[in-house]
Amino acid sequence: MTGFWEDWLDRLRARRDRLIANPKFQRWSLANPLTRPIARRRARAALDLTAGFVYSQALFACARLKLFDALSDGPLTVAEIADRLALTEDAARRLLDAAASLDLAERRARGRYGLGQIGAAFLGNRAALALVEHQPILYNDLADPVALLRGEKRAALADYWPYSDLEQPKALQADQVAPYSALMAASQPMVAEEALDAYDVSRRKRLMDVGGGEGVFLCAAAARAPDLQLALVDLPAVADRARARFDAAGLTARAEVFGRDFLRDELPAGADLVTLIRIVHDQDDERALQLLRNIRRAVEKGATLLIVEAMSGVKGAEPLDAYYGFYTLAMGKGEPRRVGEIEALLREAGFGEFSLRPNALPTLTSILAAKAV
Ligand SMILES: CC(C)=CCC/C(C)=C/CC/C(C)=C/C=C/C(C)=C/C=C/C=C(C)/C=C/C=C(C)/C=C/C=C(C)/C=C/CC(C)(C)O
Ligand SMILES: C[S@@+](CC[C@H](N)C(=O)[O-])C[C@H]1O[C@@H](n2cnc3c(N)ncnc32)[C@H](O)[C@@H]1O
Repeated sequence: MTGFWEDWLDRLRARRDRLIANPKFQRWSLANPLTRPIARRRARAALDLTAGFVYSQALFACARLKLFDALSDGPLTVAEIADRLALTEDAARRLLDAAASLDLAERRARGRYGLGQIGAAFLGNRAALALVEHQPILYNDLADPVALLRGEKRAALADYWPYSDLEQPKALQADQVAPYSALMAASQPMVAEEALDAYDVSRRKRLMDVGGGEGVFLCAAAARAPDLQLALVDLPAVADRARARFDAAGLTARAEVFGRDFLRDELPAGADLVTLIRIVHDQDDERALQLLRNIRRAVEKGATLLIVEAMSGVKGAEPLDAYYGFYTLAMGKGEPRRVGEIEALLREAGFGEFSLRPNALPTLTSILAAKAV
């Protein structure tokens, strides 16, 4: 678009903004039957933004008190729910009314409460519930978002993800990697299904998952591709957890595990498919490039690299910059990136022929395939 049209559009938007900011226009648009539906939607969006933290805490209370499990066999009375959740009846009713207003629970006949549609979705999604349960660390840090933005406060989330600012991450001990590794393992199945539905791994010989955590993704890939050889790279203390999982899954013979620093150590050769799942957005550009170049050195021309993580600007994933932007700010490293920004890093590292694979839930993850060129 030319500068003239951009300036013209900016002037038009400035008039629109002045109009929307005008309290008289706000009242008028709510009173007018033609504009009322739009005005109500925008007012509702403003309320949701204002109350969002409270909604999240109500959801957290439901998850922590296992409300969805309690309602899984059918509706119960307030007294029954209060008894199961170890709450007074007044407190249980307050929680249930909040949950009902958010579609997490539903009022039923004879004063009982059952699951709401979103509550039912959570009941069937342990991965999402695990993420909900770890949110308090983030929300404590976000109590003063301005201090975080100004760099005046070190967030506790940085200690939860201790690899993010270490020069020697291989020194991390079992107890330091356990909480984040368990969370990633619990939340991985959702992401794995999206990635494996979008990309057929069974056409490949050897899949290397770099920063593969406890190996949940590789276990899911193995189930879809019985002949696929598996390799996992992660820090030594995490690699130990992956070995234990592969042993328990009967995959010891198919899966090689490497306790390495993916930024500073040489990566194992031989993979024709490499995955980076929820990895690149943990790193600043310099380290992301270091990692991608390291992978490029380890693979032959023509090998495929899949970047699997939430990406900004993808249709359907609009609020992502808010969640991952502040999440990675509190972590102390990394940022959500647009597809084009990831492609630019990939190109610099020796990859090309990009294709963004369509997937069902871009709010959760996108899948970008690239070829070593
Ligand atoms: C007839 C039909 C079709 C429907 C009628 C009834 C109906 C509405 C049914 C719905 C059924 C349905 C399809 C339900 C699906 C529910 C799903 C898929 C729910 C998914 C929820 C996912 C959530 C809440 C995900 C949350 C993810 C979060 C918070 C991610 C956090 C990620 C973090 C912290 C990552 C950290 C990694 C790091 C460190 C940044 O690298
Ligand atoms: C956000 S987690 C993602 C784990 C897994 N891919 C998933 O999606 O569940 C990031 C992973 O990268 C690993 N990691 C971080 N820095 C690393 C490094 N320098 N070398 C090897 N692994 C590293 C962490 O131990 C962790 O398992």
